[in-house]
Amino acid sequence: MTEIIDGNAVASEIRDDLTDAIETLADAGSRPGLATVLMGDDPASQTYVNMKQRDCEEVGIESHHVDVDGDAPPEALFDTIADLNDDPGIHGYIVQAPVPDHVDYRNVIRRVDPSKDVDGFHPENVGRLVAGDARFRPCTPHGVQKLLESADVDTEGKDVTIVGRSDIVGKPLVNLLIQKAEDGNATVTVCHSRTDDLAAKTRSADIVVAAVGVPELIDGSMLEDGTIVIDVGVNRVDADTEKGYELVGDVEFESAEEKASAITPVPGGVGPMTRAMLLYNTVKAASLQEDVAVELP
Ligand SMILES: Nc1nc(=O)c2c([nH]1)NC[C@@H]1CN(c3ccc(C(=O)N[C@@H](CCC(=O)O)C(=O)O)cc3)C=[N+]21
Repeated sequence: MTEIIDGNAVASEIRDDLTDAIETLADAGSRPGLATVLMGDDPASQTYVNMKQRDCEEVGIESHHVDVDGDAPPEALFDTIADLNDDPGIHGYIVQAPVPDHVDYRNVIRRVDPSKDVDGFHPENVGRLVAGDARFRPCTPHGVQKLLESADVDTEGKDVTIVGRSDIVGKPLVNLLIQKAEDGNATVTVCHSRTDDLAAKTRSADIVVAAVGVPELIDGSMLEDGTIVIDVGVNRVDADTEKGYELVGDVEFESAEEKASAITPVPGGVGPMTRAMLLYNTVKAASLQEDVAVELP
């Protein structure tokens, strides 16, 4: 039987555990604060921002949101960032990607105070992660690690094929999985759009992580029996539904499920974990800034 890894359930457990840490902070007189910043009106981003606000309410994190006009000059966003850096009630914040074309996202990330960078995207935090001294693990890769742990998958000595080399998923996940650590010690192959014979790489893997943003790129014919499949893709594709779209992963679920020993669904797999690990980083940021020790899940 193929195990369907329930990201909603694992994320809910993590939120429960975080509630205890948040109580510890409250006893010491502080409440973690998270802000989201959205420049423009990307509809998917608006959905995520709303979900993040609901998550914060559930666990007792104070949530703030700042909208920046999509046509404003980059400086409008930089000013918002400077304000958030200066605000002691904001322990962490994220600038939702993508930003409009006239704004360089790298230039945005560099301005975020690294101690409030709960996405883990600032060059200082990227460097620390690569050096094996992470402050904030990027939320999606950290969520993938927690999902593997929840399914009792030991990564030590395993062959992992990651499909996708993005700065927010593929690259940090390689670095986490190759580390000398209980949730690392894997042998990792990274594939991308120029990879020759992708199917050979996915077939030789014990664990496949699909994070390319191409709907249903990976199908069952590309997998050996018993593979563990983690689908990071959350692609909106046009469909005859109430919303006019449906969410589809980077994996063709039906055919992959026949081969996999365990697989994450979309929705309800990695997505909720990304949000749970954002709360985790926010609690960690508050704990560091307020100098209050907490136990993290
Ligand atoms: N600075 C920044 N940080 C991010 O972490 C970031 C970002 N920008 N830009 C966009 C991507 C994407 N992302 C998702 C988060 C939650 C779900 C999620 O909760 N998905 C639900 C369903 C969502 C729905 O119903 O639309 C699920 O898969 O079950 C998906 C995708 C965070 N991202």
